[in-house]
Amino acid sequence: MTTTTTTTPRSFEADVAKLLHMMVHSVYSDKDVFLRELISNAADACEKLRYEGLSNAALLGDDGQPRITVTLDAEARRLTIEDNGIGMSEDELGEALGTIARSGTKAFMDRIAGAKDAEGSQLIGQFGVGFYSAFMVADQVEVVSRRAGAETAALWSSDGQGTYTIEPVDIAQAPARGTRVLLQLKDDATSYTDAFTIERTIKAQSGHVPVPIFLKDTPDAEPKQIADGAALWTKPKAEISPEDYTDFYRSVAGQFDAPALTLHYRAEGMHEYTVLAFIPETKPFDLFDPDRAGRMKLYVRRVFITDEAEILPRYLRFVRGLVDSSDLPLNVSREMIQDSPVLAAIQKGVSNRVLSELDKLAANDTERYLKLWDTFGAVLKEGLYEDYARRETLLGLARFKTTTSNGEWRSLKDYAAGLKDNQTAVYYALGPDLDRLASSPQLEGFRARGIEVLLLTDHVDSFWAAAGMDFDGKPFKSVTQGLADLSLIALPEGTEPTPPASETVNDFIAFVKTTLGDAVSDVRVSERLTESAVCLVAPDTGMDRQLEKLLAGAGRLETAAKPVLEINPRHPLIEQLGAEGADPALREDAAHLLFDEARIADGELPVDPRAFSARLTRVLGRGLG
Ligand SMILES: Nc1ncnc2c1ncn2[C@@H]1O[C@H](COP(=O)(O)OP(=O)(O)OP(=O)(O)O)[C@@H](O)[C@H]1O
Repeated sequence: MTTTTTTTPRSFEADVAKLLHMMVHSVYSDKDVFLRELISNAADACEKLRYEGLSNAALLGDDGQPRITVTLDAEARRLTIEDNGIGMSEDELGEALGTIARSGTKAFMDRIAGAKDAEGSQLIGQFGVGFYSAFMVADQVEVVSRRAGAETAALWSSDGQGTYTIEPVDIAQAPARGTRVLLQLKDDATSYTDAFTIERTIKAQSGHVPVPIFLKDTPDAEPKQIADGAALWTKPKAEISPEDYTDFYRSVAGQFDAPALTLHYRAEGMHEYTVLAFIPETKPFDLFDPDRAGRMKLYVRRVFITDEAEILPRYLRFVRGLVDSSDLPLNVSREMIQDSPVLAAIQKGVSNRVLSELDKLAANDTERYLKLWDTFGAVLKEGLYEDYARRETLLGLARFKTTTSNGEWRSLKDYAAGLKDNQTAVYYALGPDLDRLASSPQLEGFRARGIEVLLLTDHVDSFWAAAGMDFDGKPFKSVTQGLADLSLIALPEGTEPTPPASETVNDFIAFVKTTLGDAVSDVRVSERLTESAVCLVAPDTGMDRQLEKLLAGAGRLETAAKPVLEINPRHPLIEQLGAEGADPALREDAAHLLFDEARIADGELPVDPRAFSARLTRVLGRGLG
């Protein structure tokens, strides 16, 4: 160990300091994961070298065999993980270990800061804690690295308390190439110098990384190979156990759950490639991060090329795994790859296969499929407006809660089977949550006729539902948009049809329209209300009100369309207000109050809160007096 202390300490970036604090003080019990993280970094470094070595064989020198060596020193309470991968220069050390480059990390940290203890440790578990997890078990960490081809080496050192140092070291003290991470273990982490524990942990967590792993019981012991580095995806399926898949999934996805769906196949024909892909059981922490791209890795004949090839469309970004192509040239550059027709064929093939596997699961194991839909449905639905060509397939995969489903999921095929005579549209209601939606007045007329309405509560629903698509020739139509067209659909047998509005009520409606003036685009008799007195809907040509609110909230809409106020002419309150001799002053207050009531039912504020409370006070006063 080197012990120069003259170098000026540098401070960690604020977020690293926060992450470290969290790591050190976390109640996170599964500390073993640090080993997986460090081995995964070592394997990545070996894969990067393998790739750079393709165009610059000199980097490999006379040591072409990638390898990770874990050395135990119980006496000194030290654990060392060394690789002969790409290594880091002094500058790279500073950039990599002192900052956080990973996208979404900041959002993750905010979430974790607001989470309760138990929930927090679960989040850390999902996050994949990276290099800094070393500080869960070590009170001093040193990283000595020598970049492939370089004649210099550097040492990074920190106690994880807020600062670190970086200094040059004599190359004799560094690995000939690659990185050595040395952990001075904490008092309560000495079990990590126990050969049995380490071997078992590595086999369980990292047994399938594509680089062989060796273990040295003591610094002077002979290295013993404990993992062969054979790429799991190249083995025949019959030789792979579910545990092997789970272990591999965890190392490739950086998640701690189990895969909900595993896809392992070899495509043959025009293009040959192997796919090993997983759909996780739980949501990755950054699923909705706008920067989050897919993380499928691309290999060419077992050489890792890139994880930025965007093999799957964005709406399948939760799928983790890899594709290993036999056709792409090994010397293909990362920049060129995006334009390759072979990659285009792979993208198409793998995307179609993922969707067809989902379809199969939906048909054969509904329970598992619905769980998966519950977790990732909101992301899959992005495909409805992003991937026109696969829209039909995606509509087939989509599941919905509806007004008649009692909390169960329904497919559009189920919906179509329950269409009423003369029903010309697939009706939906958009809103922030199921409870609010289920009680919205706009649904009353649909309910009275037993017409099923899809209840859409995901952010993405506002966009695809308004994209003008149809299912089985029936357009999607919002229940808050335009006329409800309900009169052609029969009421259930035994229900008396409601008589048309009386003349006096029609007069009152005309009065409300004059009173409200420009605040609304129309006031009219409602077909959709059966219980409530009033509701607001969008004009016939207008945008759904929820979508409009969303866009206006995001500053993407200059002026919102004026709503239409619909009035239930059969409601006793309306009948009384319409009756001959009703107090004109009361009618005027009522016109405004009814409009405000409809706004409130939609989750909005009254037009003018002060005027609203003055009117309410007046009306209540009249009631008492
Ligand atoms: N053994 C190593 N050899 C070379 N570079 C390394 C090594 N270990 C870490 N690094 C560098 O440090 C960076 C930070 O590592 P860290 O584990 O914190 O995050 P990551 O590996 O980028 O992300 P993730 O944990 O999601 O894989 C890596 O991206 C890499 O550039």
